[in-house]
Amino acid sequence: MSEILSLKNVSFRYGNKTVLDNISLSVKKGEKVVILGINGSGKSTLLKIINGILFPKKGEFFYKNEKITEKKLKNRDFAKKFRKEVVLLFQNPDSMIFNPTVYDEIAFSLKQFGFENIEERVSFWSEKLGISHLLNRSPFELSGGEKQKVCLASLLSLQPELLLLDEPTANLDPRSTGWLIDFLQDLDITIITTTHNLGLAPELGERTVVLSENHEIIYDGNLTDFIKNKELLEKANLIHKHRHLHAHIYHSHFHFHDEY
Ligand SMILES: Nc1ncnc2c1ncn2[C@@H]1O[C@H](COP(=O)(O)OP(=O)(O)OP(=O)(O)O)[C@@H](O)[C@H]1O
Repeated sequence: MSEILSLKNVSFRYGNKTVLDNISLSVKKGEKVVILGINGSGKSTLLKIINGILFPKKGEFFYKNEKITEKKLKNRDFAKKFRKEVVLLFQNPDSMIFNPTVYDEIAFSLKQFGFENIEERVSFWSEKLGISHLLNRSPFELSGGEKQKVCLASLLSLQPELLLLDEPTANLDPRSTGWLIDFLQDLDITIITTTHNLGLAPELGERTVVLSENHEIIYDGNLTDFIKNKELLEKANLIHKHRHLHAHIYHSHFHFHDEY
């Protein structure tokens, strides 16, 4: 498999606060990678760099062997190709919707990128995501999970090569979470998903990249092995000890932060 992207010694700061420290990562075409890390470890920032919204303060980001810089994305033709191929589902779907109807929402990016047969494409993707019945509704009135499906339909209708998902199950109930997991498994594209949910991670990909509280990669490899490594789990703060009352006696043991 050929490499689709790589980051070489990438660091990022907001002001003087470092949120990514010397990150090196290479992803092959077709891989499904899970980025695991607690709140504030830098997961969203990492996706925004890969999406060409933020740029490394140090180090380099390459997409298909091309170095991505602010200057390169000012080239309209290059930006159009890159923005069509690399798409990001934001953690908060509200920041992505702005059209009067769900139909317009999905059609908008298709028009922007010069696709033909827009009606057919909207119909195909809304059906695939189970939102055909919502096409005439205002996207602002929908539930969090419905909004997320609308955003996903408008991104996938572009037939991207790299799908970036920022905590995609945060708004979903268990049934929709299960649905999304199956749906993603059937998509034949490269997917990078962030989560802090250790219970969910194995469903989202076999390879996991773990960010520590210090914003460094502390693990990159097979998820099953990572989950068995208590020392690393503690280092990433993905398990914690807290007290429970069992039969009137307090005792403490390790827990995953959350399960689904
Ligand atoms: N625009 C910004 N300006 C200043 N600081 C920011 C900005 N965006 C994020 N941060 C800070 O950078 C750090 C990393 O944020 P980021 O959103 O990348 O983490 P995360 O791992 O995705 O967290 P979460 O799981 O809570 O979404 C956090 O401490 C956050 O407060």
